Amino acid sequence: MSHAHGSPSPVASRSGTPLKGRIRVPGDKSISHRSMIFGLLSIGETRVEGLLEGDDVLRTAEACRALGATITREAPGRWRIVGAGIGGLTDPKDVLDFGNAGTGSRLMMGVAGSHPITSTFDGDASLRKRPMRRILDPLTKMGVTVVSEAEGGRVPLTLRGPKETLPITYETPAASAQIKSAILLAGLNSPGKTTVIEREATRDHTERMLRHFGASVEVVPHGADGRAITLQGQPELRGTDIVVPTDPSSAAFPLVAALITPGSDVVIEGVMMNPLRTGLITTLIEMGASIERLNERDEGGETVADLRVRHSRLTGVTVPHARAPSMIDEYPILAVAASFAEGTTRMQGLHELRVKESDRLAAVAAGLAEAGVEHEIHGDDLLVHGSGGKVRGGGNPVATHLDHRIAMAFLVMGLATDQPMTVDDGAMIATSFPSFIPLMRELGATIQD
Ligand SMILES: O=C(O)C1=C[C@@H](OP(=O)(O)O)[C@@H](O)[C@H](O)C1
Ligand SMILES: C=C(OP(=O)(O)O)C(=O)O
Repeated sequence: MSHAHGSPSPVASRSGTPLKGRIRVPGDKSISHRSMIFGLLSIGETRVEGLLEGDDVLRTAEACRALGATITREAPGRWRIVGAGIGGLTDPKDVLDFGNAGTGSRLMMGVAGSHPITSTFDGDASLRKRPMRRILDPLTKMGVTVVSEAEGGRVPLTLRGPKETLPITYETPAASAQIKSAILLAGLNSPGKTTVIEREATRDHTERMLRHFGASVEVVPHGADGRAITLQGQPELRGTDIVVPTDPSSAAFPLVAALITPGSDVVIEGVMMNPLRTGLITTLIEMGASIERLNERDEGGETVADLRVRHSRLTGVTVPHARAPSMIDEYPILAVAASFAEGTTRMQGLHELRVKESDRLAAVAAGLAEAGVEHEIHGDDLLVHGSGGKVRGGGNPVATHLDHRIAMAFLVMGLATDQPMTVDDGAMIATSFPSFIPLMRELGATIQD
């Protein structure tokens, strides 16, 4: 099992000088995982620039190697993948260990499960708690055999792919890009058309990259907020070049840090502005945040912008459930911003937060309690009663439950609280944002590990 890291490594942050300067956060995690996967499924060479070299993505790279890709790191962020091609995957010799990564494991279940090979998936204590039924159900309909699984449809689990994978039409039971992507990736090795219907549109990186690699994908609106995505199976994907734009979910941390730390003025360069990822920015602007989108341009097929962020007086707002897919990973850091706002921020319909790396609703509430922030959980809603700028902080170390976003969110909080904040373990930050601490220090933050 991965991440059997010996003793936890606590990290602390405290308030100090205003945050100033320009930084660029690493490449997007979703696109980095998919770069490896599409590289594996292509014929020929794929060259990636700006890959996120976080632990989650490196695990996906290892899995792609085990299934037949040749992968080399040529320079920091620059990787070369020679694919095995759709239909060309080989039996992995060992267990595929995805560490902490929901995305890597679930997408690769679609990839490996749709091939006539046997593959075993495992991960760390966090991944072992996360629901995989949502992937196994549609894959079973496509003819995949679940040879074994841990209780409740969890990893470790073993899949055996059919001789011929069946195309299906499937409506996802939750707004989840991981479910959508697993089915579409399985549909690549299936004759005919695979259709995924989602009632609420989720991040569309898989659809965009399918097209970029030469597949034929049709996307039509479905209902008020949804989409139906149809993929023509068994295309020949051709290796190509990818420039990975920077990750808005990582940018969220320095962004909120600048908003809550008095006197701050920061530029975060080249942040991906895909509208299915910018719900946090929409929300913060509604709250009164000073966020300027400068120098908008295209990078790697996505619109990116430099974000100039200044310390702001924030006001509580209601965040509708419909916005959740476009900011699903940003609720922990939004709760931190809301703690410093004037009045109540109500975040509606957060049930999916309960099945992330940790139960993020519970973990956020526990962290807020340590910091002395008034809050309530009503059903699936989180209410944060902001103090209008002053937050006590202190308390016991926040329990991170192997969750990188809980760790980073409460370290950001500590940059503006009266008393320092400590998180019980910073190790998981390396899964998505390995340079978090040095980049925050570059802006002037006091973070001690
Ligand atoms: O497809 C992806 O790359 C992701 C989808 C989201 O998960 P769900 O599909 O479970 O909502 C998100 O939380 C995760 O960080 C990345
Ligand atoms: C939910 C996340 O990732 P994953 O599902 O890939 O573990 C995340 O990065 O916040």
